[in-house]
Amino acid sequence: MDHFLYRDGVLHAEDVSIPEIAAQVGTPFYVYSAATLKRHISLFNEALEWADHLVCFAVKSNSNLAVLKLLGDLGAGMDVVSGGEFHRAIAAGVPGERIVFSGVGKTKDEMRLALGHNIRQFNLESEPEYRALSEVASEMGVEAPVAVRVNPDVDAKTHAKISTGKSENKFGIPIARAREVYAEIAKLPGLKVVGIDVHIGSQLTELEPFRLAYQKVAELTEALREDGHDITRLDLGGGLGIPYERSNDAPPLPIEYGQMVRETVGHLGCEIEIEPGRLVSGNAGLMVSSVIYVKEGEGRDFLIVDAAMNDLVRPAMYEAHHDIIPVIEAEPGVEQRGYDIVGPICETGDTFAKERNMAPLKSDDLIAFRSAGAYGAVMASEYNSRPLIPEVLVSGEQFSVIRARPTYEEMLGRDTIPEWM
Ligand SMILES: Cc1ncc(COP(=O)(O)O)c(C=O)c1O
Ligand SMILES: N[C@@H](CCCC[NH3+])C(=O)O
Repeated sequence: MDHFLYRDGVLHAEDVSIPEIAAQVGTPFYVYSAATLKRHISLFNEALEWADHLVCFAVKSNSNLAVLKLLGDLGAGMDVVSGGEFHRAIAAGVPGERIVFSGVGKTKDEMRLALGHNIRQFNLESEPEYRALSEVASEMGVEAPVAVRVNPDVDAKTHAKISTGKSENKFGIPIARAREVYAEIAKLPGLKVVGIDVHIGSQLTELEPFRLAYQKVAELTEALREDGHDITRLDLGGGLGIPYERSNDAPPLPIEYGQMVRETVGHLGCEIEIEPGRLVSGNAGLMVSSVIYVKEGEGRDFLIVDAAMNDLVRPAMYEAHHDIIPVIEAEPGVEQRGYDIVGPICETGDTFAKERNMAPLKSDDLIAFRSAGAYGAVMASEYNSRPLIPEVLVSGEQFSVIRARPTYEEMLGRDTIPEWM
């Protein structure tokens, strides 16, 4: 459930009408609902109520400072994958003790940064990486809390570009080698084993792949404990999918996921960490755009809108579906037309949807892309020198711009023409 509903025929974000925001900030823009974000964090907290747990929001899905602060103030931890995300989590007021650092290529500078803030845990992904961390922590005279990300060789049954738990993927250490690796880590100075980490992919729409992976992690926990390691924490990653198409069957709910976690690893008495991104932020956001032109094509009409693939790249990159709805609700019974919905960028891939049925639209009409709160703004670029679009946060009747649209002067001001030219 989200908080974007029609009221008197006009789409609202909580109690604020979308046209009101559009009038103030101009289109296109992203808008997030504070109530939806809060609700999603509490769904996960309820699902894991039976365990000592920490929900670490995957900052990569939405890294706006105001969003991070809102979630951090609710007690959420953060899962970061770069120095930049780490700085954002700290700037949003989240203490290092609630931050986990994931990713296959952490640099020594990033390790120093995180160790300087008493990071909760590094999720390590390779031999050279844990040797580097051992060196950095020893130089700093501290102990780095670590988990090894194991690759369970499980098919997540999701899009190939976002599946991470098969042996051919670049992620983690093969689970069959984990005992050997933990034995080596235990001998290295500056590292303290706290747990095991696993993350098999994103936008999973079934529980079975998770179940298979977590069963393997449970077996490994017992084996590592026999080997004398103190495994007190399991980081089970993120990846639970969201219903991008309202008409399709919904993916499992957090409560069902929590029950499956209990069944697979509950008996081990470990603290449970999870790293959801999409399920927390995805349906908490819309991207709003206006129609520039309706162009009649051969056998189809094009809806040329002012948002483009640089603002929301998921359809171009993964053939992803986003529901697209009119901001002014269509009159009941009105005959729909099939539109190709495209942006102004000079690439055929700048297409959001093909033959999408909508009530007839005209220039200046507003449309909204649903499920755009995750992997939307964070993946945007300035391709075609288009300014990054603003982000707005709504809470009840209030709304604020939480990232402003840069002016053309600001964009130009970042480049330098050398004096010798
Ligand atoms: C290590 C890690 N944790 C968490 C996530 C968040 O995934 P999702 O947004 O699908 O919940 C990802 C992305 O797939 C990831 O790579
Ligand atoms: N960017 C991807 C998700 C990647 C998840 C990365 N861990 C998407 O939009 O679906």
